[in-house]
Amino acid sequence: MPDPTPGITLSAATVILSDRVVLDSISLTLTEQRIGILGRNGSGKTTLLRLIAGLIAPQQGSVRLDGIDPYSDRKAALAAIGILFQNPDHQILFPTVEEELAFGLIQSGVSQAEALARVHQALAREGRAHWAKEPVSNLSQGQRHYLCLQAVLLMQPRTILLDEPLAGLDLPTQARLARRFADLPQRLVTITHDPAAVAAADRVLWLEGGRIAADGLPADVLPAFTAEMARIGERDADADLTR
Ligand SMILES: Nc1ncnc2c1ncn2[C@@H]1O[C@H](COP(=O)(O)OP(=O)(O)OP(=O)(O)O)[C@@H](O)[C@H]1O
Repeated sequence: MPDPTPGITLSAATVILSDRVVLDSISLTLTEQRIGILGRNGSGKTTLLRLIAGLIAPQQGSVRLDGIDPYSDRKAALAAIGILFQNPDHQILFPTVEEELAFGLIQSGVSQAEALARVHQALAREGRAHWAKEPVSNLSQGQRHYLCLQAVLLMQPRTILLDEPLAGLDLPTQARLARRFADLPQRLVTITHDPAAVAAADRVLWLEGGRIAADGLPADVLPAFTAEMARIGERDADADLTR
């Protein structure tokens, strides 16, 4: 029976990859609309995102997404959650824009004709009806990112996971996408190494070595994170000099 409380719950969730504890007994309840997961390279952010999305299962503990187990109940998980990966080329499967956008809908049981109709409506709403037959390979990186966002939105998930959503995009594209994200009614979970990307979040979790190092408002977590990253950077620089 699904838990009527919407949100993401991890109970002592541990992920071990190749004999290595990558996430160490994490317990969390996330109910805020804008959640940031912040950490440096290798801290476990992508693994946490994959765990929440049900792409991997914890070796110990449990994960619940709006009351369902996202790993074992894939159909419910696909309706509940969408992921925008950092690299759109890891997400795009089809040669044309309309095929790419229709795929998720068709997978979820919508007829091909209905899926294409919804795709064309969505493109028209975005002022991009002319994109329908366009080869995806003709789109820039920023446009492919935007295409992937449209593909996620067409599925109308309640939660969207964003993996470094603005990395590698030019400043106008970053500003446009940030505005789009801010306007979305969905719960957004953003993973990033960049404190600025989660400055407006309702809650920020700082992940370090597969554990939650801090959890709170951006005003409390971000200065501590930034200071610690500067301290680590200085230490590494000193180590280089003494080599
Ligand atoms: N399949 C795997 N087998 C073994 N170790 C892994 C595997 N996948 C990830 N790891 C390790 O788990 C740790 C966390 O990786 P993860 O990709 O979750 O970090 P991240 O915070 O997303 O890093 P980045 O910011 O660099 O993308 C890293 O030390 C990584 O080497």
